[in-house]
Amino acid sequence: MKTAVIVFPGSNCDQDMYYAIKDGLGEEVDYVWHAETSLDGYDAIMIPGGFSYGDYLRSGAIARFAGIMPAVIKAAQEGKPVLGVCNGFQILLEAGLLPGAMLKNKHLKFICETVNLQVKNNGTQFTTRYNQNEVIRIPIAHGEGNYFCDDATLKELQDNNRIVFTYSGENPNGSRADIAGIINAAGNVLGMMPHPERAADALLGSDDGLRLFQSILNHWRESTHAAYTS
Ligand SMILES: NC(=O)CC[C@H](N)C(=O)O
Repeated sequence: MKTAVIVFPGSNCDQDMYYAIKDGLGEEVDYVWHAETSLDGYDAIMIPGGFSYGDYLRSGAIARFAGIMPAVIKAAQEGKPVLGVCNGFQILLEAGLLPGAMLKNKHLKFICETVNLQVKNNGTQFTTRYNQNEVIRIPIAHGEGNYFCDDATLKELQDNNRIVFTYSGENPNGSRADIAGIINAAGNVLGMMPHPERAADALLGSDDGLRLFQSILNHWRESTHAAYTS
């Protein structure tokens, strides 16, 4: 599986993401600069956390106009896995690949801590290595993680099992329905505020995040194997 990690001016979790794939999975991975225009040849696209363009206007609001974004949208439409973590999730929202918007955290403070997350849907290609309703430990680090959507969108997310992760116990940022991560209707674009790449090795305090990357790889192997044998 060949993965692209998109790098914007201000990204700061790109190296963590790169090493989760390179060392955690042992798979091929490249950094792709935001000014590039093609993602041909990549099997998976990851948009890492950080402060793209300094979070000016709103987090992700400028990044969504970057040269690489039409290629990200094309990859999503082609059904490739697209993962947006933290600022990556914010960019996916601004780009319209996922519904809703981010507000400032309820206490208006940047929060950096490890939280309990509940896996609400282990049937996605990103979560098969988890048990349904399993509680995992993953770090968060954000100022704008208070996910908001209108009632109709929330119902649509709930009715179609598109809420993949929720905060378990205390909700740190005030997000609607405790949402920490959602997936698109097609099931190949996941946005999440917590950082699985920062929990990809037990030495970091938790390796609960590694199983997310393993799930993606597993799904890719199964789908490419199916393509060879059909
Ligand atoms: N770690 C990150 O990706 C930071 C996210 C974002 N820019 C915020 O503070 O809300």
